[in-house]
Amino acid sequence: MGLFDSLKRGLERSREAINEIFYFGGDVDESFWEDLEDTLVMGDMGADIAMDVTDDLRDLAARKNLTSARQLRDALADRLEETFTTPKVDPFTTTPSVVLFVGINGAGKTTTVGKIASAAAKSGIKTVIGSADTFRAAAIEQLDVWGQRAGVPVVKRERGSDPASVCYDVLDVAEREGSQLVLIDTAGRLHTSAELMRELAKVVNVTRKRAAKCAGGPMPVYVVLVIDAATGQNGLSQALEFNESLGVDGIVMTKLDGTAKGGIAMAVASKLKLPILRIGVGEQVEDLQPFDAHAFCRALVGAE
Ligand SMILES: Nc1nc2c(ncn2[C@@H]2O[C@H](COP(=O)(O)OP(=O)(O)OP(=O)(O)O)[C@@H](O)[C@H]2O)c(=O)[nH]1
Repeated sequence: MGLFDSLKRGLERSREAINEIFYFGGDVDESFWEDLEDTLVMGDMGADIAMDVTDDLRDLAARKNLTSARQLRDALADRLEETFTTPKVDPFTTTPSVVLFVGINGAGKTTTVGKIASAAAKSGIKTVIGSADTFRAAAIEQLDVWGQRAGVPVVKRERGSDPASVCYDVLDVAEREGSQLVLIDTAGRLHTSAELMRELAKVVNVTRKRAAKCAGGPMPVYVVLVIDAATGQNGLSQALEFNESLGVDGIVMTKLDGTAKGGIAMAVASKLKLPILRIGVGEQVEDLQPFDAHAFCRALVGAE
């Protein structure tokens, strides 16, 4: 299955409601525009973005006399595409690079680290994983499995250790082995817990200080927030809090396959002006895709 087909399959649930208005909505009249706005809100795009998008599309339809479902779908996809920010760098392929994965519990951080390590190793980037989730024993085991599968070393310490010390260790290994990509998994935490966010800020600071002193030259450090799309509008609160505490560089949006709330990607990208770097549309390695705003919006609204 091609990338676009698996993206379309992954966004099936988010697309269902949009399909309904285009297929069963009949004429493009006042109720069509109301249904469109409601559907966008229900898809967790956020009321203000849904309203802006609907108003812009309504103007465009009037100006250009767009009346067919096909024309309107294409125009909707184009308008949605405008909400996304293009990343300045892709920290997973532009090396050297140190990436810290942060997010709430169960967002998909460990799985994402594993999938990115596999892809990097496959494309010949010398990679090392740091397991700084010293809180959840299963996370260390999970990373070990991913590391073995990908042939990527995993640096870890026993459960309960200081996560910042793992970041130090993994950068020591990267320096010694000449690794170009360092992927660090951190423990899940609630964005509403000030204490846990402070602890994470310390981990990020320690990593930045150590990475600046790498013998082969400073390694840039990126903070990537992993958000489970199914959390809907709560994903926006997560992004705001993590960004305020740590300064987030980019987003990985997981589990888009299991939800009708695909619109959250737009809410986060547009409110925080943060780029989406990868999206998860399933549990397999190949289901973590590079984010392509054009393809995403077309798949989301069912345009060709
Ligand atoms: N369907 C689907 N499942 C996913 C995706 N990404 C991750 N998962 C699943 O989500 C579950 C949780 O993922 P983890 O990677 O363990 O989450 P985590 O953020 O590391 O969890 P904590 O360490 O507890 O914070 C696992 O069962 C993954 O297989 C995705 O894109 N689609």
